Amino acid sequence: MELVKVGASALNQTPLDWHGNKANILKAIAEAKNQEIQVLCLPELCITGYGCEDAFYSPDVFKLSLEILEDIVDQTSDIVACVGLPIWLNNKIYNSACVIANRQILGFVCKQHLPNYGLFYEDRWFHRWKPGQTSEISIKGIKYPVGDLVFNFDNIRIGLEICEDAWVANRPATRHFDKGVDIILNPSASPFGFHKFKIREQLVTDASRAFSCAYVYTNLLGNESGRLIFDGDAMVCSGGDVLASSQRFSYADFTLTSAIIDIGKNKIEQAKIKSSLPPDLKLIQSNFELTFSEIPNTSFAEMEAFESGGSLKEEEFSRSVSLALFDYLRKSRSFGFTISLSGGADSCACTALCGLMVRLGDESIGFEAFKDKLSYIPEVKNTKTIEELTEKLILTIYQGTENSSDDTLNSAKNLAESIGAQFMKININGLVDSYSHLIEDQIGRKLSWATDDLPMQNIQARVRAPGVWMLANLHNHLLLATSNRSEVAVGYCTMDGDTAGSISPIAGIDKDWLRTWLIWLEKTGCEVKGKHIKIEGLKYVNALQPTAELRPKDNKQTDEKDLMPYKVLNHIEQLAIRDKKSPVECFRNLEKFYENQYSREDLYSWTNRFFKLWSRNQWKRERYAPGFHLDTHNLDSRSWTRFPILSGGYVFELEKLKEHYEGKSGGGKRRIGF
Ligand SMILES: Nc1ncnc2c1ncn2[C@@H]1O[C@H](COP(=O)(O)OP(=O)(O)OC[C@H]2O[C@@H]([n+]3cccc(C(=O)O)c3)[C@H](O)[C@@H]2O)[C@@H](O)[C@H]1O
Ligand SMILES: Nc1ncnc2c1ncn2[C@@H]1O[C@H](COP(=O)(O)OP(=O)(O)OP(=O)(O)O)[C@@H](O)[C@H]1O
Ligand SMILES: NC(=O)CC[C@H](N)C(=O)O
Repeated sequence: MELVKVGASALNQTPLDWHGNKANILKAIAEAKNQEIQVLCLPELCITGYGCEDAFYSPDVFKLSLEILEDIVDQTSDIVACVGLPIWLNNKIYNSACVIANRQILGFVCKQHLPNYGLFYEDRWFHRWKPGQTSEISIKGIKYPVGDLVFNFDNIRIGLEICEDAWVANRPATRHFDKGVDIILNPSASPFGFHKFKIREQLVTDASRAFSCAYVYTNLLGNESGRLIFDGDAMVCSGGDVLASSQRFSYADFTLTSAIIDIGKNKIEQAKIKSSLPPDLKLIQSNFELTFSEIPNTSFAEMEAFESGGSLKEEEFSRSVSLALFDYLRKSRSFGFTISLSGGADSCACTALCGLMVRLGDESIGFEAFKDKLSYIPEVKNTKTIEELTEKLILTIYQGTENSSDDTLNSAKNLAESIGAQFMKININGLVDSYSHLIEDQIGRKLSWATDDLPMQNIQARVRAPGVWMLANLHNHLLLATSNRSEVAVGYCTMDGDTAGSISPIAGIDKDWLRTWLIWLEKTGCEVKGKHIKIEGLKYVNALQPTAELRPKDNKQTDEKDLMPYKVLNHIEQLAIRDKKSPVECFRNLEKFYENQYSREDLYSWTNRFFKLWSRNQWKRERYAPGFHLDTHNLDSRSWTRFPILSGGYVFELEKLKEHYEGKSGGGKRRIGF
């Protein structure tokens, strides 16, 4: 039996953090050797980091990568390791993975399929390697093979697919199969998206079954460069079975997942499937002998409890965003988070996510290790309980006006207390009045709600910004902006007011779902080791109706009255932005979907409103603080949905919608169609 122990290590890397990235790689290799792993797969571009952006063009980045590689090679005695880094060849840059065996570089495999959709821009920096081609790269006078390579270790063959390579129809694995490859390594940088781990598992198990091989897949871990979150998904599959899979969303620097694979068994399966060996079977030979294990693998991977407990999206949201916040905090060397806490759903959600960060971090790596990672923050070291630590890290402030209610104050205070965050309370009426009087003096008249509705709303939102920024500055905190995705879509926010902040943790999640999540977090909570982490202080916000509380109380302002029902808003956003439907197509779809629920008139006016607000507010989307990518489509203007800042504003399209609407409501035939 040819039993080989293989491993996949997920690493929490940071672009251009040479010391940190090298340290994590070396820790993973040392632990793999400690566990007698023979072949170790490390993530895509893990030496530089995946998100280096245009720094990939810097020749120095290439030089430093090779320096780090040299140090890594030194530490690979008795192991095969695959390490991702960019390489320059003939003034072209390739996204590559270096295969090292027992302190010898065997070659550099280059990525063949570059993702350039959604949030990916790899075509901007890298060249695609042509299937079947090989070349040479000279490093310090020594030539190494580079390109589409397969490595041979005494008749055990190892091939690679680099992330996207595995997601396309014409994947390298089909050619690896023809070359009798036994182990495919996949170094990935696959950003988190809700439920995406299931797709990855399918890709990997399918490949291991179809190509009768072992497949070792690994991903990055944590918030690498600001917007993208990596869940640390790593797995070992063989012959269609998942033998081992990682714990996702770990707060550790690295995780290591391993299993013993039966190469002999897979070879027999390969022999049963007829395929032709390519005539030019060039393999990169290594004289390193893999050590075989004695004991075969007997167990299979199971889903983690939080994955199978029936609340997958809620769990993934809680874990991904709280880990992203933690990494953002420590990687930006900030001392904590400040939140302007209104007691409404958005700011309560942001506060709750910070609270979860401490609790989930403690569960993941333990209280002392969690504090250790924040040891640069004064006073953190001396904290003894989760509550004491939370108090140091999270500062909230309620900033009431005459339009604020006791309900929201009560909600804010109770939530802060329930997680142990610091709570402050000020009244900003005086500030609003001062500004209003100064401007009234200049314009020579009184401001009134009848004539000056928007300016009077916005000044309240704006005067909240300087104070909360001041607190953030005083404490070296990050200020959280609380806008949610539904507001982002229609610009329902005051620029330089409630948009103030340095990260927008919930900008990727819609308001409707956010409210169900808040109820879930109050009543059910995250599953960890058989218990649930709930935040019961959310019960007050869960009893409230979302409102901006900017107009006088007797106006009974609600977001949905100002805009439209959040469910409908999300629906239109999906149709218009994700699916690129015209206003008429959107309206027709809504008519069918909400036939017995909303009037045609309402649906018409909401469709109109959405398109007008969407196009008018692109500039706002360009100015939001960075948010996290949570699903497979997103409104982020920089890394995802591009839209012109100045545009025709859908005037022509909305005229056609009007004709369509009027034609139908008049009982006549539909005049316009697409
Ligand atoms: N294409 C463009 N490029 C650059 N700037 C552009 C622009 N078009 C307009 N502008 C500028 O935008 C300004 C208007 O934007 P802005 O001042 O932000 O205000 P605006 O979008 O007019 O109003 C804010 C809206 O957000 C709502 N709100 C505010 C605060 C909190 C909440 C809540 O949910 O709690 C809701 C509020 O009820 C109101 O409907 C204009 O004065 C103009 O200068
Ligand atoms: N009274 C307040 N005290 C402190 N911050 C406030 C207050 N009112 C508004 N804000 C800030 O402005 C943001 C925008 O208000 P918005 O109403 O959109 O959010 P919310 O109040 O958190 O949630 P909801 O819309 O569900 O009521 C808040 O999230 C908060 O950061
Ligand atoms: N880095 C990559 O090639 C990632 C692309 C891949 N489709 C993913 O999302 O996982």
